[in-house]
Order: sequence, then structure tokens, then C-alpha cells
Amino acid sequence: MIRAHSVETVRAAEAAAMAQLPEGELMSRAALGLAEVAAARLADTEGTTVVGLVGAGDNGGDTLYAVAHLAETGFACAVVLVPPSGRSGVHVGGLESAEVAGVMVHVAADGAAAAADVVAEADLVLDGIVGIGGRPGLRPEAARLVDAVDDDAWVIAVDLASGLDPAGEEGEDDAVWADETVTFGTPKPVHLLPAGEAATGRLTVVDIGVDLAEAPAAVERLTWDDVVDLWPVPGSGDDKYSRGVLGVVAGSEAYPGAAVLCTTSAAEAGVGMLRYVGTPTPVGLVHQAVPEAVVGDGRVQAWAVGPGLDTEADDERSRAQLEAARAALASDLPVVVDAGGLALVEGRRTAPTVLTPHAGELARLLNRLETRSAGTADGNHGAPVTSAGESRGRRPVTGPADGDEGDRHEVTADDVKGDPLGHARRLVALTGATVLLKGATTLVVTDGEPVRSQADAPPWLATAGAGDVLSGVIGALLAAGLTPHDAASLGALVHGVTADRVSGGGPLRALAVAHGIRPTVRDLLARGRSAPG
Ligand SMILES: NC(=O)C1=CN([C@@H]2O[C@H](COP(=O)(O)OP(=O)(O)OC[C@H]3O[C@@H](n4cnc5c(N)ncnc54)[C@H](OP(=O)(O)O)[C@@H]3O)[C@@H](O)[C@H]2O)[C@@H](O)CC1
Ligand SMILES: Nc1ncnc2c1ncn2[C@@H]1O[C@H](COP(=O)(O)OP(=O)(O)O)[C@@H](O)[C@H]1O
Ligand SMILES: [K+]
Repeated sequence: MIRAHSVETVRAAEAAAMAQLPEGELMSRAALGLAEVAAARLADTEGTTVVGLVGAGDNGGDTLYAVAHLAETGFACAVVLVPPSGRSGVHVGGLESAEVAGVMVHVAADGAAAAADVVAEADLVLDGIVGIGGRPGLRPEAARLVDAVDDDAWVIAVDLASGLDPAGEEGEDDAVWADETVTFGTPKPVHLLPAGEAATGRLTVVDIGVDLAEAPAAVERLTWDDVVDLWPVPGSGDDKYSRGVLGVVAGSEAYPGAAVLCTTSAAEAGVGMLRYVGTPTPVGLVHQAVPEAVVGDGRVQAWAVGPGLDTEADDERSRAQLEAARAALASDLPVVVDAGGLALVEGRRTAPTVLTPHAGELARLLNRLETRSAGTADGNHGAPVTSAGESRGRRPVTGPADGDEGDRHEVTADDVKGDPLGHARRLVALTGATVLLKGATTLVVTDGEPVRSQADAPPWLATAGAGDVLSGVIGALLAAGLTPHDAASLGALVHGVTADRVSGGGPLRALAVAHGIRPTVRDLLARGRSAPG
């Protein structure tokens, strides 16, 4: 598991380490590790020239010492001091060390164009403008230098790409776009969250001897090695019931294929037994595709509700299916709720619950539930719950009560994409559920747990039906007794890794991902069993 720690946790751990060490030792370890990575990349790319962009804090200090190492190794090195106060604004020891090593020192404020020319010549750029002490965004003079970086240069962000929010909460377009980030001691949340992940590039962690093993993580990412620890493996005493029965309420006359995708992936994930509740067309298809599935209601350990469910259908069989979906949601069993099932969510469930919206579904759910809870808070229980529909524009929604508490902003899919974590947290607060927000980086948010962030899938997975497959895997894991947080994040990992294998760099089909789950789990388990230690 990759664990990222908050800035506060990092600062506390660094302070504890520094109290035991000679002054400057941590920075010197950070700078040496940084210089080693930079030298390796220069060797790989046959580069010879290095420029460090140096800000006012310790991030600039790391960079100055690292550039000094690189100059001593024989590379042609320069630094550009970014603070308006020039030399007097930067780390004194670092600057002295760089000058002694023969590094050319330029002050951005003395001649912006000349400094930009120096930057443009570099084969490798070290971004030491700001680190964990930085506020989001770049000042104009720093932004001009960053713009001058040659497209072919290898850009290494020191600790984090300057301009990003270290906590990864706020998105920021005005930031360094790094090929690689060399961070110290531990990843920071921004490295794993959608707000910063793309600008972070490849992540390299340098060990500086700061112990964070026992410190609580802010963000976690499951890796292949976690599968063997978390995946439910049957023992000799198990039978199909003890392994867990999953009930699937999915598919409809309008979207019958979703039932096949969801049940196939649950079967491929190795569920003990499957029960399927649906209307005639998907029942026929499920019979053929997943002959193991038993059709009809019955005792289960968990439910998967919603893929391809048509909540508008009004014939007798569909009404019976929707009744089964509502009964599952009203039960005290674990449920994973996706797609059409999300429209049936009315608020809190006390039993374990995973909601798996994409950005648009999350926006709609927030609009519906927040409108409702505003009405309830005002004692206006009878107020109609308005569904926000598919609107993507920003428009005010009149409050449900007397209308005198002002307009609330209707959440759009773009709002969710701009702040995925913040909006996922809003849904967690409203429902108490685990919220899995789908996307290139999938977030799993549960109250009181570190956020899990999975980015295992290729963009080819953005294809119709892929979400139905994910529901089946998560449902199988819930039925086996995993917590919602583990079931959702492990499900996302295996789904993403499977998609990567199935794609092999080209297009994939959702059904092929479903069929790939079984060999992927088998291989990940075998890999974990053969790993040393
Ligand atoms: N602690 C340790 O043991 C170790 C720490 N290490 C290193 O220290 C780094 C943290 O250093 P730090 O605390 O000095 O903060 P840092 O990130 O350099 O930035 C603060 C300065 O930036 C400025 N500034 C802020 N926002 C800005 C903006 N948007 N645009 C422009 N300027 C902006 C702000 O100035 P202000 O504007 O507030 O006057 C302030 O002067 C950490 O990331 C790691 O690299 C390693 O050596 C390992 C050991
Ligand atoms: N750019 C992307 N890169 C990788 N995975 C993605 C990307 N966009 C979406 N996905 C994944 O593809 C799946 C799409 O699911 P969903 O939107 O529910 O589709 P459907 O409703 O058609 O089944 C999710 O698992 C999501 O995380
Ligand atoms: K930086």
C-alpha cells in the first residue's frame, strides 16, 4: 500500500527526526537523494545542463544543495532565484554551497528575459519554487520562468510540483507540470489525488530517515501486493453459503446487458453463489451467460443494486424488480448501489453501503438529497423532492422551503470534476455511506478512514458497461464480508488492473473486462503468495 501523509503529519515527524540529528541533516539527505535521481535521468537522456528554479523556503534550499552536488559531478549548472528579494530571499547555506561548487546564479528580478533564456537552455529543470509550504498557484514571475522551460527538458518537481495545493484538495491549473516528482520521506496527498496526480508525473520517494510507519495516512493507494492480504480466499471448511451469496438486482427491458455484465463479473470474482432478480429479457440472458446464477429472491449476504435498472418502467415485472431493489436498500444487509439504483437512495442506511456514482450521478444525487435535507431541516417534510435532472449548466435552484433562504447552486458534473474529493465528501456526509467516485482516478471515501485513491485503469476503460462490471466485483467482495471501504477500493484496483491487461494498449469491451477478472485475481494471488517475506 502506498500511504500519503498530510503536511501537518510530515512536519511533526520531520521535527521529531531533526531533534535527534545534526542541524541541516535532513535537508542534506533530501538534496543528495534528489541529486542522485537527477544524475540518473541526465544519464538516461544524455543531458548535460541543469537549471534549478529556487524559491524562498526550504524547498529552494533542497534545490540549491542538489544543484551544487550536480555541479561537483561535472554537469553545467545554473540556478534562477525566483523571490522578488533575490539573493537575500533564499536559503543562505544552500546558496553558498552552490556558489562554491561553481553554479551560475541568476536573479529573476534582475532581468526576467535573461533568466528565461537560461531556463530555456536546460536539459533538466529542478522545480524548487515551493514545496509543502506553498499556496496554490504560481506568481507571474515564476510562471514566466516555467513557461520558458523547453518541451524536451526533463522536469523534476522537488517534493511537489510548485503551484499545486500540497493537500490535493484544490485544483490548480497554474502549476508546474512535472515529468517526475522526487519527494522526501513519504508521498503527500497531492501526489495521489486527482487535483495533482497528472502534474506530479512519475513519483520517486527518497528515504531521509523520517519514520512515518505508525503515523495515520491521509490518502492511501492499494497496490498489487495488497490483493493477497485482502482478497477473500476460501478455506477447506467453507461452503458456497459461508463464502457469501450475492443478490443482484440489475438490468431491465431497456438495458438488459447490464445484468449480464454485473453477474458475469461477480461470478468471475469468485462469489460463493449468485441470485438474480430481474425482468424476462435479462433473466433469459443471465441464464445463458451465467448459468451458475439462481433466478429469484432468496437469502443473501449482500446486494448489488442498480446497473441498468430502469426506474421509470411501469409494467408488473419491472415494478416487482424495483420493489426488490427498494427492499434490498431497506434491509440491514451490505449493498453496493450503482446507476439506476442511485435514484432510489433516500438518505442514510445503517448497514454497510457503497455508492458508486460517476461525476454526473454524484451531482444529481447531491442535488436531490441536499434539496431534501434542506427541506427537512426547515421542518418542511412534505416538500416535494425535486430531481435535478440532467442539466449541466450552472443554475440556481430555489430552496424547497419558503424560498427565503436564498438560492442554492445546483451542482453540475463539471463542479464534481473540478473538486472530486470535496463533492464525494459531501455525499458521505449526507448518507454515511462509502462513496466510490469513478473516473481516471477513482476515489473511495468513507467517514473516519484515509481516502483511497486508485489509478490503475487505462482510459480505454471509459466505455459503456464498465461500471456494471465494477458493481459485480464490489458486490462479490461485500458478500464475502469485506468492509465497504476495502470492498470498494480492492474492487477498483482489480477492475483497473484487469482493464489494463485486457486492453494491452488497445480498445477493450466491458464484457472482456468481466471475463478478465478471474485470471487477474488468480495471478495477483499467485504473485502475492510467491513474494518474499
Ligand atoms: N521540514 C523538513 O525537515 C524538511 C523539509 N524539506 C523541504 O522543505 C520544504 C518545505 O519548506 P518550507 O516550509 O520552507 O516551505 P516551502 O515549500 O519552501 O515554501 C515556503 C516559501 O514559499 C513562499 N510561497 C508560498 N506560496 C508561494 C507561491 N504560490 N508562489 C511563490 N512563493 C510562495 C513563501 O513565502 P511567502 O509568500 O509566504 O512570504 C515561503 O517563503 C519541503 O517541501 C521540502 O522540500 C526537506 O529539506 C526535507 C526536510
Ligand atoms: N479516463 C479514464 N481512465 C481510466 N478509467 C476511467 C476513465 N474514465 C472512466 N474510467 C472508469 O471507467 C468506468 C466507467 O464506469 P461508468 O461511468 O459507470 O460506465 P457505465 O455506467 O457505462 O457502466 C469506471 O470504472 C471509471 O472509473
Ligand atoms: K517544488
